[in-house]
Amino acid sequence: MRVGRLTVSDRASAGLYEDRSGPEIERIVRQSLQLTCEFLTAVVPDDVDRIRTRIQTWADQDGCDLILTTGGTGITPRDVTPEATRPLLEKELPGFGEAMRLHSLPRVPTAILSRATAGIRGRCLIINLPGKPSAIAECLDILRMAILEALAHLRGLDPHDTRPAT
Ligand SMILES: Nc1ncnc2c1ncn2[C@@H]1O[C@H](COP(=O)(O)OP(=O)(O)OP(=O)(O)O)[C@@H](O)[C@H]1O
Ligand SMILES: Nc1nc2c(c(=O)[nH]1)N[C@H]1C(S)=C(S)[C@@H](COP(=O)(O)O)O[C@H]1N2
Repeated sequence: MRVGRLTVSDRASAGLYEDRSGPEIERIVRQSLQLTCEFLTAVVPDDVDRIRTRIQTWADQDGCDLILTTGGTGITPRDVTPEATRPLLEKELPGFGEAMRLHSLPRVPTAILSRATAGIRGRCLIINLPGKPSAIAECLDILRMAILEALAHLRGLDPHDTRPAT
C-alpha cells in the first residue's frame, strides 16, 4: 500500500513552523487504519499548481493507493486545496467532507469552515483534511471504515474480505 501525505501550508513550507500534521497523518494511518504502507511525503505552499501537480503525479505515476492532504481547506484567499483537488477527481465523494464536518462539529464549532472534499482518481482515493494537527485524528477516526472499504474496492479486492490490506 502506497500512501501520499501532502501538507499544504505557506508557513510550514517556508520553515516558519515545523509541520506536525504530516507526521500525525502517518501515525494515525499506521496505528488506527493498521495499514502496512510506504509513505510519499511533501510540504507545499497554498498554491493550486503545486498542490495539483503533486496529487496528479502521486496518483498517476507513483501508484499511490491513498493521498491525504492537510491544510488549506478554509475560507481565506490562500486556502485553495479543495479548488486544486476537485478537478482531479473522476468521482467526488462528498460524504467524506460531510462526515468530517458533522463528526467534528460538537467539539469544534468551526469545523464547518473546512471545505475539505474527497474523491477517486483511477485507483487512488484522495482526501482533504483540515490543517490543524488535532484535526487529523478527529477526522480520520470517523473515516476509517469508509477508507478501508474504498481501498478494497479500488484494489479489486472483495470488500468483505477481512484480511488486512498488505
Ligand atoms: N501542518 C501543520 N503543522 C503544525 N501546525 C499546524 C499545521 N497546520 C496548521 N497548524 C496550526 O493550526 C493553526 C491554524 O492552521 P491554519 O489553517 O491557519 O494554517 P494553514 O492555513 O494550514 O497554514 P498556513 O497558514 O501556513 O498556510 C496554525 O496557526 C498552526 O498553529
Ligand atoms: N476536527 C477539526 N476540524 C476542523 C478544525 C479542527 O481544529 N478540528 N479546524 C477548523 C478551522 S478553525 C478551520 S479554519 C477549517 C479549515 O482549516 P485549514 O484551512 O487548516 O484546512 O478547518 C476546521 N475543521
